[in-house]
Amino acid sequence: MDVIFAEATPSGRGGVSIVRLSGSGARAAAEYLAGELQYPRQAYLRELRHGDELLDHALVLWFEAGHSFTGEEVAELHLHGAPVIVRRVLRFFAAQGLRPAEAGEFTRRAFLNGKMDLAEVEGLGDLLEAETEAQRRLALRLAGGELGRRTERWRNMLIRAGALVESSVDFADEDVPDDVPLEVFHLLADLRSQLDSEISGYAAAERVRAGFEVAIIGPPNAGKSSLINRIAKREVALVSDIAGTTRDIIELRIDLQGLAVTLLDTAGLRDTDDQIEMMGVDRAKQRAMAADIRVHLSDTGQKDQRLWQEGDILLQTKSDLRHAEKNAISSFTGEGIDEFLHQLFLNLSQRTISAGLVSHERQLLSLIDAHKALEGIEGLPPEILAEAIRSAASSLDRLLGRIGAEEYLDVIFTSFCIGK
Ligand SMILES: Nc1nc2c(ncn2[C@@H]2O[C@H](COP(=O)(O)OP(=O)(O)OP(=O)(O)O)[C@@H](O)[C@H]2O)c(=O)[nH]1
Ligand SMILES: [K+]
Ligand SMILES: [Mg+2]
Repeated sequence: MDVIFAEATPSGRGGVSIVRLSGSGARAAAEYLAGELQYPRQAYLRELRHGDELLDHALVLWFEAGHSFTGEEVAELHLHGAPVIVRRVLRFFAAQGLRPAEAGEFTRRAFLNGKMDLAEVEGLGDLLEAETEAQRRLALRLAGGELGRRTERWRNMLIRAGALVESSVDFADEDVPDDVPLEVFHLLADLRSQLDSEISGYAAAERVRAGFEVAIIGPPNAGKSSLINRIAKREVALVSDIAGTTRDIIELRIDLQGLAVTLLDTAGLRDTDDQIEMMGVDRAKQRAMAADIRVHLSDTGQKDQRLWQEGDILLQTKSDLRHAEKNAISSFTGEGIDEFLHQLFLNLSQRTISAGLVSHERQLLSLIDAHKALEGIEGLPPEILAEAIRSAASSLDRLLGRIGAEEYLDVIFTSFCIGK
């Protein structure tokens, strides 16, 4: 493939900026500026010269095809972290007829060259976007190939089952029905239950990856927006003593002891003739129902019965004004807020216990397909059973992107940045 190049570090001033090239000829392109670079994976401190012009002093290295991130010949120039230098070097490579890389193109090449499976690519994307510890840990497991290794074990079980089925077919005697060895059904039942537990761990893992949603709800003037502002330590929402101040849903993304959480400030719930406020109330109810947890806020500590769900949190507000026993907060003094956030953390982390590794819908759908193919197989004739096993195997191939990946590639890679 042609040689692509891009700045691999974020653009801007820094200690070091790295320009990366990939494709057959990457080494020669780097050598044109840096002089001969005899050994791969060895750093050379060189002057980068184009004719008489000195471009920079840089650390330069290259990797052979097959031993690089992309699987192709790769060269890296570690430049001084100055945008003018990077621009000059990029301009030089463009003038040599090399092509600027598209978003995610290095990773795309790594995938196409078999250096990564599609679940690893998704994990890498998650890693780049991770904001919290829990997200980082999950993304690292995916990016490190854990799902791929697990899937490989499942595939091997299918291969073994398939071979046993094949060997049970007696082609010589077409009239006698063939017996499928019992081991096949044990194997497949075992596999089904492993797929089951991975599938049931999806919901929690998906929440860890994408973040939980927590809706703050309650009557007007309960102090919902004041609470959000207190947690944010800035004015994200308008606060006033006028009932019905908040209309739109205001989102605040926080890192709750490692969990990604979006807090939703919502319109105060009441019947009203004001059309705009009513739209806000409807929206508040909808988002509240869909949220992972609702925090019911009021002056009196009462919950909203219609929206209450198991695991919700009840809070009495304005504890600075009146005495309250427990679960009380004051957005003025800060009383009770840390306790509330800790309770919220405990409620949410309880839900992450069942989290598996599969955390993208695409991955889940492949697993469900594989599982479906293996349902109700007891007593099937060997030919049909063999077909079910093949179908399950191809669902697992799909999970890793060995087949059917085309429709996903553009979506996945365009979310990556240029240089990745
Ligand atoms: N004393 C006291 N007053 C508070 C506290 N929290 C909010 N308030 C006051 O209560 C009034 C309403 O606060 P908001 O935060 O706007 O209440 P809200 O629930 O967002 O109201 P809507 O958006 O209209 O539904 C304001 O005058 C706040 O200053 C508190 O902890 N203590
Ligand atoms: K208000
Ligand atoms: Mg409000």
